[in-house]
Amino acid sequence: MDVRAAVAVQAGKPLEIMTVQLEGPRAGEVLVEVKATGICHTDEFTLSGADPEGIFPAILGHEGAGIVVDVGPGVTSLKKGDHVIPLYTPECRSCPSCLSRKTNLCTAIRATQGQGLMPDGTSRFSIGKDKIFHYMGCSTFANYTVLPEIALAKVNPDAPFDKICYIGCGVTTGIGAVINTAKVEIGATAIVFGLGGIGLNVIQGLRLAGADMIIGVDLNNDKKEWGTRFGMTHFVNPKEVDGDIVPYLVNMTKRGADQIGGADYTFDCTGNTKVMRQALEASHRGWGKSVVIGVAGAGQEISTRPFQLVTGRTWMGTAFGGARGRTDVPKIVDWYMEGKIEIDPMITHTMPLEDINKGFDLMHEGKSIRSVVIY
Ligand SMILES: NC(=O)c1ccc[n+]([C@@H]2O[C@H](COP(=O)([O-])OP(=O)(O)OC[C@H]3O[C@@H](n4cnc5c(N)ncnc54)[C@H](O)[C@@H]3O)[C@@H](O)[C@H]2O)c1
Ligand SMILES: [Zn+2]
Ligand SMILES: [Zn+2]
Repeated sequence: MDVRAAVAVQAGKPLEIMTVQLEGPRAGEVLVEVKATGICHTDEFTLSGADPEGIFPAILGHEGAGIVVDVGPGVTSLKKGDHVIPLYTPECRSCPSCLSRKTNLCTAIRATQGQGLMPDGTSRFSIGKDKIFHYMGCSTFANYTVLPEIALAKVNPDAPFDKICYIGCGVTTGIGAVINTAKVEIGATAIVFGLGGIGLNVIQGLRLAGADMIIGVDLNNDKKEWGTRFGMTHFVNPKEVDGDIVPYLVNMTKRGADQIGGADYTFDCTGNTKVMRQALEASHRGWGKSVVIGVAGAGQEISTRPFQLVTGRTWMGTAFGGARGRTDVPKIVDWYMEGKIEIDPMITHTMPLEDINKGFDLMHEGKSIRSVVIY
C-alpha cells in the first residue's frame, strides 16, 4: 500500500515528505495506522548524524499511538480496531532478559531492530526498488507502519492519540526512571539536571512518588516556571552560581544532625557527560543513587573519582524508564486518564506531517517541550 512518510534520506538533511510503499504484516506482525507521533530528542540525535548506529534512508519516529488495521498469521494478543502504542523496547515475555525480571531490555528482536529491519531480516518500507529502513522498530513518521506483535502495548481506547503518543517515550522514560529504576520513596530529596521533555516527566514522577525536595537544574531560566508547574520545589541555574555547582547543591540538600548533604536521588536528563558527573557527585554519601537518562554523543565517556563509589554512591542508567512496555504502558495511559499525571501542557506544539521539520526547528531553538505530528 501507499503511505505518507517523512523520510530521513541522509544525515544532517531535513526530512522529505513523500509517498512510500508499505508491505502488509507477515507472521507475528501487525499493521498499525499511526494517528499521532511525538518528536523526541533521540530522533534528532539520529537525524543529525551523531548517532553511530544511524542508518539511512530511514523512517524515523518512535513516539506514536494508533489503531490496529490488520494482523499477520499467528498474532493472538491484538485484533483489528485495538488502540496501541508502539514500543521501541519490546516485551516478549519469553527471552532470558524478560524472564529474569531484572531488566526491561528484551532481546527477542534486538539484532534486527538495530539494523533497521523487521525480525525476519527484511524491511516492509520501500520506494520503487529501493528499501527504506525501519527505526527503533517503530517508524512512526509514517501514517501506517508494521511492527512485531511483541512491540505493541494495547491501551485504553478512550485515550486521545495526540496526547498518549508521548507515553511511547518521554513520559514513560521520565516517570519510569523514578519509579522503576531509582525506586524513589516518599519524603526523598532529588535533583533533576535538564528540564526538557524528559526532565519534566522525571519531576512529575517524583511528585507522584511523594518526594519532598525536588531541585531542578537548567541553564535556561524559562524552565523555572515549567518545572514548578509539575512539582519542582527549587530551581538552580548553574550560570548564576559562583564556582562549582556540586558543593552548592550539596549544601542545599543538607538535612539531619550530621549535615552531610547530597540528594537521595539525582537524574541526568541532558546527555552531557560533565553533567552526569555533577549528578553523581551531588548525590548523598552512603546511599545516593544517580540515574543517567541522557544519551551522550558518540565516543564520549564518563569519569569520576572511584572514591565517590567507594563511599556508597550508585551510578546507574535507564532505557525507556525501565518499563516493561506491554505491561506498564497501558497502566501509564490509565494514570493519565485518571488525572494522576499530566501530559497536555507539555505538548506545546502540534503540526501536520508536512510541517514536521518545523518541529525539529522548535526543538533546536529550545522553544518546545514536545511537538506532536497529528495525521
Ligand atoms: N534513556 C532513555 O531511554 C531516553 C529516552 C528519551 C530521551 N533520552 C535522552 O534524554 C535527554 C534529554 O532529552 P529531552 O528531550 O528532555 O531534551 P531537551 O533538549 O528537551 O532538554 C534538555 C534540557 O537540558 C538543559 N541543559 C543543557 N545543558 C545543560 C547543563 N549543562 N546543565 C543543566 N541543564 C542543561 C537544556 O536547557 C534543556 O532544558 C537526551 O539526551 C535524549 O536523547 C533518553
Ligand atoms: Zn524518545
Ligand atoms: Zn523478551
